[in-house]
Amino acid sequence: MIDNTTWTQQVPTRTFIRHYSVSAESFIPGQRSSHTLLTRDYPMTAAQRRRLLRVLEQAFLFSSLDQGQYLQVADAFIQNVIANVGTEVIKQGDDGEYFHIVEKGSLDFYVKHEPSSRDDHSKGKKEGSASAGDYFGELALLYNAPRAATVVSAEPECVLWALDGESFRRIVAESSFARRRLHESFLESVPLLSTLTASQWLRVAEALETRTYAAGETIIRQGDPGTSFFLLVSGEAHAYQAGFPGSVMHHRGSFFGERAFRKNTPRAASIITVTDVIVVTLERQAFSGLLGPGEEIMRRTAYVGITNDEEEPGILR
Ligand SMILES: Nc1ncnc2c1ncn2[C@@H]1O[C@@H]2COP(=O)(O)O[C@H]2[C@H]1O
Repeated sequence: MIDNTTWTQQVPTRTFIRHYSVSAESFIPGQRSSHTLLTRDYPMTAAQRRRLLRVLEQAFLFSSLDQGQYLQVADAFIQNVIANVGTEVIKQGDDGEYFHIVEKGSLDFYVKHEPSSRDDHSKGKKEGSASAGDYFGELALLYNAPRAATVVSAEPECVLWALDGESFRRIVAESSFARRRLHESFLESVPLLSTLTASQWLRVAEALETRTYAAGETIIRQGDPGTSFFLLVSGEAHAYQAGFPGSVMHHRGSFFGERAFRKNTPRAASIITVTDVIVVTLERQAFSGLLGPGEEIMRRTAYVGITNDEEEPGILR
């Protein structure tokens, strides 16, 4: 059965907020903090708590926590059962309120790339899905950006655990481990970097910087000097090259800026955002200092997108 209501329509957010109280203890491993987690003043059965702890222990993001910290983090989560197929748990463009972990069932991600009118209710293109143990909803909370995708239940009786944005930010912002793990999980999905070793992952993840752009902004201008390389985390940007018709679309997981980054030449194309965009960037200095020459790493990769610039002038990726 298709149900077009949203999760927040079904369960008013305010109900949850009223049930939160502030916990007095720091939860960050090995660190005292003046910040505190919001804990739920909300009944959870022993069975629900056991299930949540099992999910948290498997969720890589929280894997540095000890048993006491798991219990504390668990108290901040709310269980949310999505009864029907087709329920919108997150809507693209909305503000971020909760981070979600899936205990059971599956949900699909839809992304609408072109800016649309108010009357356009389509969800866009399906770009992936989440099932037990996966998480979603981290981008808007981490980067204070609008929701980058619409997330819809694909099975009946999906069981989710939701953590309010403030508690999530406290866990992730204060834990370099959690932040690094988030970056790594994104990097693992990028074909360009698929040949890196585990220790190289870690070092790249630590060197990345995040930038956000509004729709219509220029990320790279053709002819400018450039020392940074970009990986697109969410949104869409188009590449244009003077003298060549058309444009090439960049979306989540694609990269650009590698030519000037590799060859120390001016930027060969302009990259302009179509929607709000989040990118992570790596500076040439950091990349070669970490991994040896960046050029070698990029050439070593059998990624189809790597073109030889000398052989194919004017080819945009
Ligand atoms: N292709 C995608 N682009 C953007 N977000 C995605 C994509 N696939 C999955 N997601 C997830 O969908 C979530 C929607 O809310 P957020 O933007 O907070 O965080 C997003 C990611 O966790």
